[in-house]
Amino acid sequence: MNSLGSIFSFVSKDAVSKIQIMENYLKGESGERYRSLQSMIEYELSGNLVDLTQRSGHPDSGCRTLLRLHRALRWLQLFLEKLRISSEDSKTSTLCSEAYNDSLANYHPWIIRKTASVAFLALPVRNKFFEVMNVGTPEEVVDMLGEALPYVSKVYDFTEEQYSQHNLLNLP
Ligand SMILES: CCCCCCCC/C=C\CCCCCCCC(=O)N[C@@H](COP(=O)(O)O)[C@H](O)/C=C/CCCCCCCCCCCCC
Repeated sequence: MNSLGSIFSFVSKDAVSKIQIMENYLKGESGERYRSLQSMIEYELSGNLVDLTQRSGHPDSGCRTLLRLHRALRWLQLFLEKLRISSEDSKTSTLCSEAYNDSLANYHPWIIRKTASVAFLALPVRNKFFEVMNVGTPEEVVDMLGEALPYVSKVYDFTEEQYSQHNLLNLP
């Protein structure tokens, strides 16, 4: 993300800070409880460590923080699939924007959506973008995406199911 230019730093900063929150839980005294999604959910719910209706006592619970990353993973899944099936003259900015509008945008306020839509315009064209990914030729990138996406889907679907079962998909 950082190699795409400073305009994307507002995105990477948020993602990094959320990953940091999760890493701190893992390194903390209850770290064992954060080793799996199921044990984290069980631990936080049974200990009343999750703000369920509004952010108050536990504004950065693991459940809430991971939910934001889970929603971002849906964007990534849609975007990478669009890239995988795109043609050489496809516009990366359009693919990214469509993926965003079908996922994360539903959870973001107007000002973030606007900023994101401007940032997308700065994305390089498809083959330049593939170069930034540093995987190899465009054909090799497409092959890699084909291999990676089933794993992304597996993680996304599993998390979605766990959150849905515990009614956690709308944490504030
Ligand atoms: C394989 C190569 C392809 C490149 C992929 C790069 C991998 C990047 C992975 C993830 C990046 C997206 C992470 C975005 C996290 C957003 C989490 C979120 O929704 N945060 C908002 C809510 O948080 P709270 O306030 O409730 O704590 C936060 O308000 C938003 C912050 C700003 C980010 C919003 C823009 C999101 C646009 C996502 C598209 C990124 C475009 C990158 C282009 C490659």
